Amino acid sequence: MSATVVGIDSSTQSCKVVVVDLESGKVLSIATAPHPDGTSVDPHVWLQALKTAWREAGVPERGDVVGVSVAGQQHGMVAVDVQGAPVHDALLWNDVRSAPQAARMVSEHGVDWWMETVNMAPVSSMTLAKLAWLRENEPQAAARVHRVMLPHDWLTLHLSGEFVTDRSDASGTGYFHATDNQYRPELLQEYFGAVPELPRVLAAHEPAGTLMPEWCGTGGTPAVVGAGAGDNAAAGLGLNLEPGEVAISVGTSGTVFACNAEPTIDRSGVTAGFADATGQHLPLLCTINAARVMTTTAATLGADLDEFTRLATSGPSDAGGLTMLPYFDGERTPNLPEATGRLDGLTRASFTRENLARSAVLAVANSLADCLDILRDIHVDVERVLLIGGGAKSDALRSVLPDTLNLTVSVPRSAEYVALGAARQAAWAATGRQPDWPRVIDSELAPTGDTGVGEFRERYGALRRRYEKQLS
Ligand SMILES: Nc1ncnc2c1ncn2[C@@H]1O[C@H](COP(=O)(O)OP(=O)(O)O)[C@@H](O)[C@H]1O
Ligand SMILES: O=C(CO)[C@@H](O)[C@H](O)COP(=O)(O)O
Repeated sequence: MSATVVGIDSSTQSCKVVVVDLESGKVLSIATAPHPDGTSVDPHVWLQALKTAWREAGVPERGDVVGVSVAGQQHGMVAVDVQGAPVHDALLWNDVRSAPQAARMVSEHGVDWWMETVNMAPVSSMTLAKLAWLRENEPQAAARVHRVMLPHDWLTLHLSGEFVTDRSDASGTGYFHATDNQYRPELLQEYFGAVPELPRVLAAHEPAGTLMPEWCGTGGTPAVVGAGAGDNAAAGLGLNLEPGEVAISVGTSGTVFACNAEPTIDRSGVTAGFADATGQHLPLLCTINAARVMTTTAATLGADLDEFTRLATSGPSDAGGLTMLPYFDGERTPNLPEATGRLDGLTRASFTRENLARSAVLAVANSLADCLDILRDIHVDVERVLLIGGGAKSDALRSVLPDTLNLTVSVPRSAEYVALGAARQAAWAATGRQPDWPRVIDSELAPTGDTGVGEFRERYGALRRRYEKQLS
């Protein structure tokens, strides 16, 4: 008899549900439901989107689902009262209003102390900074907080009734250390003034419980619900990322990360020492501006994504002297929450649709290349890069990334790797062993020696340094 598992990716822009054949790893159905724009959201909206995608993927009609796991956008602050109702909209990872609180944390204790204590230096994304913001700005709501959890924990709770999390997502809160796998409640006491109830941290393959009746389909035993994971850790699991491999994900965020047995400590505090979804470690750099730099520029040009790609690949390869910094929504790497985008080198000759499109694509590629350089600087082994996420579909990005990184870029078969990682975890939780699903690489893109891309990289670095100096 067939058996299937369900993987869920509740990410910034949408909820994706995939139904996967347990034996072969083949995707049998997939559905997506959108999330609203904005950097704060009522968590019930994620639940509604999950219900829609769950239904559209045909899960309720199946009697063969043995496991379900949820992966979700990291860091989002879901703070609920004793009744389980959110006291405030969840502040998302890309909401920079908590930047002053994060900056204060760093100035009070210093980067070294934070790296020792939680292996990351606070930035506005971290849940701890968001809780500090809530305490200072919405004290009445803060006083009602009974439990704090992350987006994926909120959905796991509604699927299974269990208040649990996993190492990978806990490690992004700013009050958990992925080396001893312990919470640091004293940080909550110091910066939130109280220690709310926190979800129990499960091991990667440990079941949270079983699916509650309202989610079950017709017949069969209720599926096992896995611990879930942060979305980047789930993508690592979905890719079966190995040492020497670095994933670059181009979604709402741009992320650059590796999976290693030993934790990596970046004394500069720029790289976050997250946990992965297998019991190992996930050193990660994250930018706030990735795919949407390209889609926003396309919309400004009145171009659809095909036309945008044509524009970005038909002008001079260095974007004709135009240089863009992509900080449209503030930035996290580099840590410039107040930043805005920059466009430099405008002349009557350079200001063309082609150059504008190309400078946007090159800006995204360069911000990712800067992250990769930081990983290399802290001696993470970078032998191979795997490109994933919605923005990885961009032929324009694919065409400039190898020369920007000066490295061959492997493009895995187009798939929802976060949701697939969740499905892989669900299979692991349900059967006790990781499934043996194949990973298919569709193309290997080698650098071409394009000097224009190299020229843009130099101009980008100079412009970034000037702007960083201006803001400091
Ligand atoms: N061909 C493309 N070129 C550029 N961006 C793209 C392309 N296809 C999809 N995207 C963008 O990718 C993003 C979605 O990627 P995804 O990884 O699902 O994001 P998230 O996980 O943050 O919700 C959207 O902004 C979408 O417009
Ligand atoms: O904050 C981070 C990683 O630290 C982001 O990567 C979020 O986890 C959101 O991811 P996407 O929705 O862009 O995939």
